[in-house]
Amino acid sequence: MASDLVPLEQHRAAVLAACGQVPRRVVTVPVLEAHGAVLAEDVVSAVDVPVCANSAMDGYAVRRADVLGASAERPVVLPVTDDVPAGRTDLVTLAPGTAIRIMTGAPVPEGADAVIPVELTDRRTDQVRLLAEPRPAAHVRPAGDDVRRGQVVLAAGTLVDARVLALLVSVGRPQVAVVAPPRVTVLTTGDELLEPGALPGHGEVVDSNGPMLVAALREHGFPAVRARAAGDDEAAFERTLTELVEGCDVLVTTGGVSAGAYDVVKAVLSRGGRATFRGVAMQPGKPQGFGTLEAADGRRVPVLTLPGNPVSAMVSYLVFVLPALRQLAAHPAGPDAADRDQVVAVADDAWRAPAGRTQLARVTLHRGDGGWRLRLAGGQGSHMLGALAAADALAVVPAAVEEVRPGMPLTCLLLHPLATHPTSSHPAPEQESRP
Ligand SMILES: Nc1nc2c(c(=O)[nH]1)N[C@H]1C(S)=C(S)[C@@H](COP(=O)(O)OP(=O)(O)OC[C@H]3O[C@@H](n4cnc5c(N)ncnc54)[C@H](O)[C@@H]3O)O[C@H]1N2
Ligand code: MOO
Repeated sequence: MASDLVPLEQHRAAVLAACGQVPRRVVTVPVLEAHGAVLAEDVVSAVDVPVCANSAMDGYAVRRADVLGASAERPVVLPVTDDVPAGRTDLVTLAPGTAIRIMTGAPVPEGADAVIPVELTDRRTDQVRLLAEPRPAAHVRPAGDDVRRGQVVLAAGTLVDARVLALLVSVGRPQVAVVAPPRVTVLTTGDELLEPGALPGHGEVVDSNGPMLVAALREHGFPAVRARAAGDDEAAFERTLTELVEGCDVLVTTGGVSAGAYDVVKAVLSRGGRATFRGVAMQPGKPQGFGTLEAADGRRVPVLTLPGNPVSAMVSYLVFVLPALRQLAAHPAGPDAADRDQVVAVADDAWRAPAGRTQLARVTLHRGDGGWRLRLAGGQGSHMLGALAAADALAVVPAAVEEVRPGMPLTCLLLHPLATHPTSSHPAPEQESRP
């Protein structure tokens, strides 16, 4: 290994240690805004859920004793005295020897102890023929069946995903305390960059890193915005930094960190030792930097400086930025990628890997007899977004491996959830143009 390069794991540990010194913030937010954040309190239910016994079926609420022995041959006929749709909130009582029509989710009337589904009746609303005897408590969901009042339904440290959000809302929580997810600003640099949507001319490049990283951050549940440096002028860049740290908790930059004459990020942040720049033994993603900036109120804002090559930027995001953010957000999976973010796959292809550097190779995945198999997704140049978009995962080739051979198992960091696996299985859509 080239001796001046720092191993990937060592750099990641240094980034995590630096970010670990920034205190986490706890904020109380309206419940819907908790999505994607980690709970900072145990949540105790103030109510039973369901709050009262309700029906699991559309049908008729009855006293079971009134319907004993009912069958298709010997139906029991009862007068229908009321109609209870879901959403009716007044107290309804069932008199002996009567039935009340009821809908799924509606409160079971006082005095009723079973519901007969509509399919086992003649569906009439004046008097109803009941064609079967219900089991005791048939189709009645008791109060507190799901959640009991006073029960801890969610523990501090739980990630609020779609299911957890549903539970929070169902127990009537208006707001909840969460670890504030770090707000990230993505700052792209380079005089050559055009705004997304522009057609590049000679010497021009469209800013794809900004949209890519903001989208990736949002996919991972972090609020993110994009910013563009005014140019490669150092004084202007310093002013941009001063402005941006006021509105974010983490700053991520791309570009301007290698050996060029105009590498403004490295030049400006090296001053006063605000950031450390080093070569990391990985491919792509060699030039890296990290440090801390201070906001006007004394807040410390971690800054992670990624290389400008688009694939290098994405790889660096996955192996350094995402773990750091998960740590700052107290993500229960911890800073390292959760198991669901990676699979082990066996190589179908052979290729040479760079000596002494961990390679993160763009690969496609498919199911083989023994589990996941992988193939190279295309050209592996750091500028080649085509192979990145075509890939399902980054296969991690350890620094000591110089040649990947068919049959070799490799850990693969997933680039999208396999459940939605879009790259290889979807047919091309019909052409459609929009104005
Ligand atoms: N003499 C050396 N040259 C380079 C070295 C080196 O060690 N010695 N390292 C190379 C490696 S590896 C990488 S990676 C790049 C990193 O360069 P920078 O981080 O300084 O990035 P830039 O020079 O600004 O840009 C590199 C490349 O990426 C394109 N780019 C930049 N920003 C964006 C963006 N927002 N969207 C799309 N594309 C972007 C830019 O146009 C360049 O093509 O340095 C190598 N050079
Ligand atoms: O290591 Mo630089 O990140 O591609 O090509």
